[in-house]
Amino acid sequence: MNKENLHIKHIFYYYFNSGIIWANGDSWKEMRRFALTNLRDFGMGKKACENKITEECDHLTEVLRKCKGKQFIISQPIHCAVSNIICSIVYGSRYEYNDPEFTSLIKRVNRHLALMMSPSIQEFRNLDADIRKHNLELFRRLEETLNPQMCRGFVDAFLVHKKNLEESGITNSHFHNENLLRSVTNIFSGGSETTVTTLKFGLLLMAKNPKIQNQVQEELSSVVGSRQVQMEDKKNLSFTNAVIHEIQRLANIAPMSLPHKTTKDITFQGHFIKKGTTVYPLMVSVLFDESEWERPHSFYPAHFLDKDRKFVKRDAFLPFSAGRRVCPGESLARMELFIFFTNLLQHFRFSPPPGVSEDERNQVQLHLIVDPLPHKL
Ligand code: HEM
Repeated sequence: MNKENLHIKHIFYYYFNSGIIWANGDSWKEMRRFALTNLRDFGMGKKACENKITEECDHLTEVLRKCKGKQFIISQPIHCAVSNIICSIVYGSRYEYNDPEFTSLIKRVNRHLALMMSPSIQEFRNLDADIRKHNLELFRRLEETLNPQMCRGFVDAFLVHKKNLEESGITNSHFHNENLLRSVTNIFSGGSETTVTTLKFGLLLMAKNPKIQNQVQEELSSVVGSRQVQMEDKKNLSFTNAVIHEIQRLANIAPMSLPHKTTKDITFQGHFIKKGTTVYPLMVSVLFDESEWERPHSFYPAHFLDKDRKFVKRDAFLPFSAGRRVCPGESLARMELFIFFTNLLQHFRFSPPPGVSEDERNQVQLHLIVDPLPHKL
């Protein structure tokens, strides 16, 4: 191993073994179970959540309308819209897009994720401390007005559960402030940047493929007309649904998923892997598999259409991973992608600004996820 590889190995070791990012074992199991149940209770994947997303779409289209067709960087308003969905579910309320508390929260979460896997460990630690301080302040405010009969969001539900356990004399449970902090941070970073990045890729792909953009807009106009798109419409929007799936496939935003660790010695496809080895699943092995996809490296929505142009599910479509650690936010992410994407395409046409070369538009940065570099549309 050369010096540079050794350095990278130390960085990986720091982020994934310091406990800063993901938990494992019993603590992880209990936190994941609690998060899944409660995120569902706060509307994840349900009609109540759809209404929140639709409401957020109105705010987002309002901001874009104010640009009056001039070129601009779309990431900031998309970040606000998507982060507000997470804020509603986690803290129980949304923010105005120009609220300084909200804009600095978004900035910190972005930077936190961008620094993951980078050598700037000190900056990452400082940022982690800032996020912790801000969240503790938010938890304090929520605790002051806590009503166990009416939980506003995930944090309330956690605090009530913790209180109930303490009152019944259980003091050594996994429901402590540190796990609340980690759960909230993970839901935030897992649930905002991923969806934002997929939407950014989606609009970029629409700008680069105007014919496909036309087809989406024609389908939306003939099936839905000018009323607001709803999840119910999805089954009648085969082409649009195929386009959204193809955006996710090609964007491959989490190319190394998340690291896992083997819990016992195992032989996989003839390779011996020792217990305790960190394993990174490479998503290209399914999302770009040449034996599964007709044109793995192209934007080709027909991958998800049958001969009658009806939407078809594909087994190799696994952007949310699979198995026991599958992304717990999958249903929320699918809903957000569908509602935000269709609403934006219903109201606006996206095109690259004049003079921007294909190469400039194709540039991406890689940290834990692959993100297009800031670009104007
Ligand atoms: C397009 C959007 C999204 C994509 C592509 C995505 C993808 C993934 C992937 C590949 C993993 C790793 C799974 C594994 O370890 O095998 C993951 C984990 C995770 N995701 Fe998502 N995700 C998305 C949206 C969301 C949303 C909206 C939330 C929040 C509700 C979320 C929360 C999480 C959390 C907390 C984990 C860690 C789970 C654990 O370790 O048990 N994700 N996601």
